[in-house]
Amino acid sequence: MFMSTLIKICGLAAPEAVDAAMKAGADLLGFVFFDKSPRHVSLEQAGRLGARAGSGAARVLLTVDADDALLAAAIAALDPQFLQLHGGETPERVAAIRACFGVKVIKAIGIGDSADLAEIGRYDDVADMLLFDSRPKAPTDRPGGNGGAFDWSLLRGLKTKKPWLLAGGLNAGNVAQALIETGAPGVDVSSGVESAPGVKDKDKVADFVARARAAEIAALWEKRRGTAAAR
Ligand SMILES: O=C(O)c1ccccc1NCC(=O)[C@H](O)[C@H](O)COP(=O)(O)O
Repeated sequence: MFMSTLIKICGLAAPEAVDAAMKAGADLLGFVFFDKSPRHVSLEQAGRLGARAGSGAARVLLTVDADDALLAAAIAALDPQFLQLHGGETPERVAAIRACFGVKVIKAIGIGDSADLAEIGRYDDVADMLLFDSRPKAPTDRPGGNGGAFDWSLLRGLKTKKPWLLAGGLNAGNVAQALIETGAPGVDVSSGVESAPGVKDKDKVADFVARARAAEIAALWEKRRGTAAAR
């Protein structure tokens, strides 16, 4: 069966950005609730932007090691379909958040080298979806949205129980290759569709989604060829 690639545009912080992502046909809209990010939205903004998105795409609330009070306030403001946990949340914390708030969880896992792949097994049973992002090379107070890619070949042959999104340094110029190389079920982008940190560019958003959609067929074809060659 042909499954369409999930496309998430993250870090939407203005009405025009939401409109651009919706118009382009994104499946998931990411709103960052983390005050060290240039894409941070206030509770009030989150409510307004979420309402603007309507029901055509799923709202994703991104937080980093947020406590329950912060999560409760942000969930009440945005009413998200997914929570994206982008910090050092343990598998136990992920399970507790899921149970407490009744919202599906996407757990971000930083990938820098093959040792990081061990993290995947720790979260595969407790999260609803996984997201593989570049692990920052040096300590930073911003664990994502940094615009750098990791070595996609690390994901070759990856088997997970849950769907996953490829993130980190994607843009319209490399998303097709990324999909073909990794066979990712979905992609996530932020910096690569911006004109400045936190400012989405509607043409880049449209181009990214169009190229990702066009690559779906090519990725499917590559997969079929690989399967046929292995027979
Ligand atoms: O976007 C941020 O500023 C951010 C801050 C803290 C944690 C995560 C953050 N973004 C995470 C995302 O979902 C990004 O889309 C993902 O990391 C890819 O980002 P990019 O490499 O800029 O496309």
